[in-house]
Amino acid sequence: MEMRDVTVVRDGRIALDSVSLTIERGENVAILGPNGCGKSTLVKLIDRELYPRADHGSMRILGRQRWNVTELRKELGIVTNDLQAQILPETSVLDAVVAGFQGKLGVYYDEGTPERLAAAQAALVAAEAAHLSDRVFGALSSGEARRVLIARALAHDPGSLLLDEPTTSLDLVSAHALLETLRRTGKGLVLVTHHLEEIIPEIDRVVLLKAGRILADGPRREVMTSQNLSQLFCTDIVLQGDGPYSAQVRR
Ligand SMILES: Nc1ncnc2c1ncn2[C@@H]1O[C@H](COP(=O)(O)OP(=O)(O)OP(=O)(O)O)[C@@H](O)[C@H]1O
Repeated sequence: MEMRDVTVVRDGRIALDSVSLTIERGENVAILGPNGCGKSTLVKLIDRELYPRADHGSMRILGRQRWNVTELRKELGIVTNDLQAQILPETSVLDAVVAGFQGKLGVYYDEGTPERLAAAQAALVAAEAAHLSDRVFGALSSGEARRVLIARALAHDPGSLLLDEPTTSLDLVSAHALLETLRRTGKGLVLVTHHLEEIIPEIDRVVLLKAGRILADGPRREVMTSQNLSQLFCTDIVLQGDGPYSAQVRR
């Protein structure tokens, strides 16, 4: 993914401001920033729910300026809160995972081939959600639903996973278990988050996003400093750990 000077305007306000960012296939990178800094806007841009301003800058994904979301989803497994909300509650878990092969939500027609059903079952095992395969999606807890979405993202064996705040609404133990699952997938991880504890040691590179602009971009250990985090969150922050991280806010 290559963005050069990309600007996105939402409702008359600049949500991403001349952002230049290149992410290579298979790279493990976290995009970290406070509420409202433009993280979800970036995910929606990649997923073609939003478009950049056409009058300047350029964006290429999979080597192309115009990409097809279905093709993109073959390369990239996407997990977002929006996706979780879009799956119809009465959809069976297995259907929700199989539907991921075509980037569809909940309803599948001829794509439930034996191969795809087997791949969906294997992905449910990898995401530690095999026991949920007979349930309906709307009856799952947040943690269970998140695991099913990870299975959905893994089923078609993409090169990388794009995850928007994957542990949101999960309790401490479920969040930890989910991050362990992600570590084991061996996929490239593009993690978009404001949770420091989601920045696991596998993440090699961190991009700090502040008010729609890139504040810092580089190797995790160089970027994840108390000084940078204090600047990012406009508060005196003492960073602890070496991935995953925690932080103390000094008052
Ligand atoms: N539907 C919308 N219409 C107009 N502006 C929006 C919309 N959604 C977000 N914005 C604005 O775009 C900017 C970036 O928002 P975005 O949702 O990308 O931030 P974020 O970093 O994902 O925040 P959070 O961590 O709170 O999810 C913010 O100024 C926000 O108010």
